[in-house]
Parts: sequence; C-alpha cells; structure tokens
Amino acid sequence: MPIATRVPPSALPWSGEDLSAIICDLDGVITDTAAVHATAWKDLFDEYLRTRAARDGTPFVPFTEADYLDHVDGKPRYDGVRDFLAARGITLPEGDPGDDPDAETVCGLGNRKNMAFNDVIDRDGVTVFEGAVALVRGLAEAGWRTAVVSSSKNCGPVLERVGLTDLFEVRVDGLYAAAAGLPGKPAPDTYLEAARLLKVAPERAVMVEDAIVGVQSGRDGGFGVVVGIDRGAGADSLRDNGAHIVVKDLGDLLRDN
Ligand SMILES: O=P(O)(O)OC[C@H]1O[C@@H](O)[C@H](O)[C@@H](O)[C@@H]1O
Repeated sequence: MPIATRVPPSALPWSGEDLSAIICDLDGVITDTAAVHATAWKDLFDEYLRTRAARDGTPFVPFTEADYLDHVDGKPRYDGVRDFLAARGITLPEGDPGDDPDAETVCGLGNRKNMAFNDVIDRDGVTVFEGAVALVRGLAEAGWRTAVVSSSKNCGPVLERVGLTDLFEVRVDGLYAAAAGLPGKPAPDTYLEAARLLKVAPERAVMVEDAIVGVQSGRDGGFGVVVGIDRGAGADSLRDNGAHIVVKDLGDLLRDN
C-alpha cells in the first residue's frame, strides 16, 4: 500500500484543529529545485559583479549564500534582481520582460538567470521530494483541498517534467501573479488568492514554505499552521518569521499509524 493512503489528517501534528487545506510552495518543498535556483543566481551575479568590478576598477565581491537567503530566495524573478543589486548600492534600469538576456537591465539579468536555470534542469532533470508528495496525496485522499503557490514562472513546466501537474487542485504561480497584478512574497497576496480559489479560510489552511519571505507571507496572511522547511534558512529564522513548526522535509510529518 502506498504510504499516502496511510495518512489521515489525524496522523499529523496539528490534528484536532479545524483544518481542511494544504497550500505548498514548490521549489525546495515539493521539488529539489531551490538549490538549482540558488546556483543559477550565484553564477549570474558573480559573472555580472566580476564584469562590473573590472569595468569600474573596484574589487570583486562575490554573491554569497547569505545574499541569496536575504535578498533573493522565494521572491519573483525581477524582485530578486532588484533587491540584491539595491543591497550592493547598484540601480539598473528596469527594462522589460522581453529584454535580451545580455541587456544590462533588471529584466535582462533575470532572463539570463532563467536561461541558466532551464539549462540545468534540461541537463540534470528534477528530483522530487517523495515524502512531500505522499503527504499531499494522503491529505487529498482524506478530503483536504490542495494548492501550490510559487513565485516561479517555471512552476508549471517543473511540475510537468516530473508528472505532478495533477498533485494540486489550484496553482498560483509567477505567471498567474503577474497576470493578476498580485505582489510577490513576502506579501501574503498569492497565498490568500490560493485560499480564496480553494474557498477555504486562511485560518483553516496549512501552508508550507522554505523561504523566510514565504513564512512571512503565511504569518501575515493569518494561516492556521505555517510549516517551515529548513533547507538553509535556519530553523530559528523560520520560526522568528512566522513558522509554527520547522522540519527538514515535509515527508517528516508523515506518521505510521
Ligand atoms: O523561476 P522564476 O520565475 O525565475 O522564479 C524565481 C524564484 O522562484 C522561487 O520559487 C524560488 O524559490 C526563488 O528563489 C527563485 O528566485
């Protein structure tokens, strides 16, 4: 019997509460793609900062993991570019999403990183966190509503690549947010939109995130249970920013009955 069928909601740490939906981030929660995003961002920014330093005759200061976690992680593509550059005192013209990847604009840099991200997943494929999938399937079988909320415009193609387009009833991703004019994480709007589409009050929903801006969205959206997945942000930081529970993997919440 697949693990998922052994997981009624009463098997979870929050049983007893009046919860009926699970709303998950994608990268780093369902698929092991957060690290691919992080590497693609590092390659992009190191190359850009190195070129800029050579041009200006200033020292090259590389992009660090802390830069990623503090300024880029979990945010929509162009917000990440803008916020990180601002932290280094750099302002570039915004440009346009149709910009050439070589354009020295916020959108151009973001588009360059997107090419790198897609090259890596084309080459290496995408790994799925099987325990997370089992938990979501188990809850769905027990009648819970399900949604995915991702800042990424690659959310659909990533789910398709691993055959999981049917895992969630509702998807609010980077493309949806841009079309609907919703502000990205840390604003709670994309999570609240998912709850609205599921017709579930936020306080009756569990939300799951690995990024600091993500748990902040859950906290500010008033979600019933905010689960933090620690993939580098740190359990204390996730808790300080809104997580009620922190685990290493969503599958850790599965219990054998
Ligand atoms: O894939 P896109 O549209 O460039 O989205 C970017 C972002 O997508 C998120 O899901 C990641 O957690 C971020 O760290 C990433 O930067």
